[in-house]
Amino acid sequence: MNVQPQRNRNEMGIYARFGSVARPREPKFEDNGYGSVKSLVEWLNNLFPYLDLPPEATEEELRDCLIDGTVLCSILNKLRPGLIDMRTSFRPGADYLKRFLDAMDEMGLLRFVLEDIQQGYMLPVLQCLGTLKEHLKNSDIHSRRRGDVHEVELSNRADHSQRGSSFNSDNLAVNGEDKHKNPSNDTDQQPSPSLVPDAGNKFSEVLKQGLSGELSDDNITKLISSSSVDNESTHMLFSFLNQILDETIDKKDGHAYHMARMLKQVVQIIEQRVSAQAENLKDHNNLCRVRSEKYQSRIKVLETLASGSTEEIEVYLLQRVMEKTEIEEKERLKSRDLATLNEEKNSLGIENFALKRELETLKRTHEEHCLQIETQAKEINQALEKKAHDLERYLMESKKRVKQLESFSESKSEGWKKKEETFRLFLNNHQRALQELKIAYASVKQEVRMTKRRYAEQFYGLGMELEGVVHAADNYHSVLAENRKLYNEVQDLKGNIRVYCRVRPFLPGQCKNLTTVEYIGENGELLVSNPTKPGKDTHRMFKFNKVFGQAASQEEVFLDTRPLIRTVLDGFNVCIFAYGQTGSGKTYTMSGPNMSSKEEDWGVNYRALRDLFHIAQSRKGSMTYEIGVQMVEIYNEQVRDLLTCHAVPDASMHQVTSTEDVLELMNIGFMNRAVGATALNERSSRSHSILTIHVRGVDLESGTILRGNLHLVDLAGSERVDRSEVTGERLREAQHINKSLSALGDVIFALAQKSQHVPYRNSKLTQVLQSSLGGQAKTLMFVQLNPDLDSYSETLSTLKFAERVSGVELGAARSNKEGRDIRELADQLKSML
Ligand SMILES: Nc1ncnc2c1ncn2[C@@H]1O[C@H](COP(=O)(O)OP(=O)(O)OP(=O)(O)O)[C@@H](O)[C@H]1O
Repeated sequence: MNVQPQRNRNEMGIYARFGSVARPREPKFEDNGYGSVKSLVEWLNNLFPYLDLPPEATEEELRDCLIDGTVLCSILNKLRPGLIDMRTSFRPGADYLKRFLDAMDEMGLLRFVLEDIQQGYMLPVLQCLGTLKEHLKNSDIHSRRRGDVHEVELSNRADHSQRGSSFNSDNLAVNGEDKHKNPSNDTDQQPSPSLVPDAGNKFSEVLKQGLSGELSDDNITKLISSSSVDNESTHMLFSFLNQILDETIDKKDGHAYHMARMLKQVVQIIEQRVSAQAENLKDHNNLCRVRSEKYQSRIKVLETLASGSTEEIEVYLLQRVMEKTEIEEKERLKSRDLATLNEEKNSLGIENFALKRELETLKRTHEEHCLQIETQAKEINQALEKKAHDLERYLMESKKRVKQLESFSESKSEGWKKKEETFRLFLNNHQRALQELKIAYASVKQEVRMTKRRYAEQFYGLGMELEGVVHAADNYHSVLAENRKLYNEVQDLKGNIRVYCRVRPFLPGQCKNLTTVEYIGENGELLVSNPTKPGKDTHRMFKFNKVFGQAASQEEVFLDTRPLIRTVLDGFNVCIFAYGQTGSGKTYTMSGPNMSSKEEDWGVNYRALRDLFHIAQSRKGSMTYEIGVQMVEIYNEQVRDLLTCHAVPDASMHQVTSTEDVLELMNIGFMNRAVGATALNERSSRSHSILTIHVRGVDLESGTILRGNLHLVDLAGSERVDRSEVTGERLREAQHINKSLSALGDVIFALAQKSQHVPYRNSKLTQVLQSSLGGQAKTLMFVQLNPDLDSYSETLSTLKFAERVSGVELGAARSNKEGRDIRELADQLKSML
């Protein structure tokens, strides 16, 4: 079955269709047989000899000749020269064919569609060729007629040659038919230039010229009547009409204008209706053509059958059967292919299913992924929004802060400005003040210089005066020393017991503010008072040979003792004892703070012995000395030899030759000394310790023997029993101590009163010291004081005792010298007895 390809509306064109149907004298391709093709081939060979088509050319060969469109376009150019520009870049083939078909539409001629020739459906092509053949034939007739008219015009119009020469002879268009119809007009009418153009443009030219007013109305009428309106396509005719109407409207010429507008509307409506009719006719035409093709093939078959013999019919039928068989075979193959295709389809279906599933899985995964991404995107978005929000807030806060800072800095800068102003004023004031000060300074400087000079003069005068005072002071001191020396000598001469008072410094932990010692004078005055009981009666002044204050060093104390000690080497007996309450510093003064004390802390006994050795050494040339040491302790009225650690009636004598010997012995002695604790002093000794140094000197020249001894006594504490708050053994100790001290006092006072009986035997102490108390001995007592307020009453009683002792005159001391004569006499007396 021949399927008519769907025709493109553009390819068809409405006027082409209208033209192909509406034209009553449309040449009809009546003969579709082989012979018709032959006539067309012949025509084409005549038209284009170079084609050289075989006279018996088939439709297929003809198709091959026409398929590139060149021949068809050339035919049209023959019909209307220059209609299709074949020099342009259109490619032969579909492009040329399309141009050809468009041109056919423009001309309103019957044509085929592109698919007809491309698919070998040649009937419409052959009909189209037939139409063209007819038109070209008519055109040739017109051309020949135009050629005649042209010759007449050339002979009649002198100026026509110029105009005519400007046109190609092919372009000359004179409607020969019209000329024949109106022969009278050819001679009496002025030939118009609008007659010159070819037939296709003539009518439009006539209209143009008519509208421009170049031609008279008669000429226009003539030309219109002679123009070939028949040859114009419907499209052209409508376009002419519209042009005329447009130009009439443009002129706006009263009645004509309105009429033209009305006509234009009418024309538009007619145009639309014609278009619609053309569409209907086209469909109808197609239908007719299909039917005609069908009938023609049937006719052909019937003709063949009618004209053929039985054999031919059989052949035909056989052919038909074969064709049918072939068709069936084809259908069988087709069904087999179909089965295969179905199988493939099934497998493809499975595959497709699998792919679909995969696709769905992928889709799901993709969707999940998308969802995840969306969720993430949302989260990120939220986070970003939050961040943006935070940032905005931060920005706002920052702005606020910046504003605050700005206002703060403004207020600050204002403050600074004010301060600057104040400071500037202050600076100015200061500068002024400075200036004034400078001036004042200069005057003060001057004054100071003068004052300085004045002072220098005064200083000089004062210096001079001071020199005199210093001199006087020196004199005073020397006078004072002299006085003391003299006083001591008087004391010596009188045989007075010397009393040195020493005030112990406050110990760590004692309150230094409350002291009982108020004043210490240079001449041995001592003022004591009770600060808790203010009043006249509480002050007591005492006077001794010397008072050492709290700051007095061991050296100072010894310096005043030294002359007395030296007399031992001259044969005098010397007794130095320390008296005072427990803890008042007796041992400190006599021995030092402890046994291993430094040399500067040494007490009187070490220093005395060192001094004796030095002097003995210095007198080596004239005197030889033997020094012996005894050390005893009297404890509970018992004498104990500290150097042998035995209780003996006579203490052992130890010869010493150097200070080191003495130190060694004394250390032994101290180690053996009984020391016990009491409430008042942990180191309180409850015994009297007596270090006795015996000196025997021989004058090398005279042979005189000197004997002297030095008693260094560290008495036990002098406090009252009840103060010691002790009982039992300790009480007995205290009682013995008190008794011995009382005995010492009794001896001293008996000596002072020059009594016949001196009670030496009342105590062991007085017995041991007998040789150094009274008679020819020199005695020194250190009265030790504790400045503490608590010890006020003890201090007072101690001082009272010391005062009484200091008033005791023992008489002038005498040296123990044994002359050689006396000794010889004594030796003789001994030998006589
Ligand atoms: N002049 C002084 N300088 C510094 N310390 C001192 C002085 N006199 C005494 N002391 C100190 O005071 C304390 C008591 O002194 P010390 O033992 O000599 O007293 P005391 O009278 O001998 O006592 P006791 O009767 O118990 O033997 C000691 O610690 C001693 O070192």
